[in-house]
Amino acid sequence: MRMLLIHSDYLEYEVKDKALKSPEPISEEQKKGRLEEVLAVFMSVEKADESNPEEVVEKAVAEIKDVASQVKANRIFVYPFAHLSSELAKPDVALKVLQRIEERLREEGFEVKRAPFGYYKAFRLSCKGHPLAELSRTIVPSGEAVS
Ligand SMILES: NCC(=O)N[C@H]1[C@@H](O)[C@H](n2cnc3c(N)ncnc32)O[C@@H]1CO
Repeated sequence: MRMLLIHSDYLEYEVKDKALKSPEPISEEQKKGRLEEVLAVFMSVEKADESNPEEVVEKAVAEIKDVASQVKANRIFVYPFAHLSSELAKPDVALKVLQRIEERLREEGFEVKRAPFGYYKAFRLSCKGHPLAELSRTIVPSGEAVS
């Protein structure tokens, strides 16, 4: 899994079009979303993650918690983003991983939004620009090599 973490004044998105034949079903309300004072986490779930999705979920949650405590963010925006890797996991696996990360972050006490999966979306982001505002992390299940 590849993550790009951006500490932001806000992140807002608007769904534009389907990017998959069967994207995640969403309500009218989910077609737009915005969070202020948020740690935006753009995530590409990778093929290697398919060997142990649960381990990747726990490692991703641990990394996000670590960065959130360093930048003092208690809101997280989980953003599916298929552009951080050339070895993407299948959509059904990727969606389950991202849904589980969302669930686990809520269990850890964060306010969480997740952008819809399988769509082209317009988005606006205001990066805070401090030294820890732009970070990336790579997560692999044990036994897999980082490519
Ligand atoms: N910017 C717009 C976009 O990325 N759209 C992506 C994601 O929402 C989602 N998606 C599909 N596979 C994956 C994956 N392995 N990891 C994350 N998201 C995925 O499906 C869309 C088309 O690839």
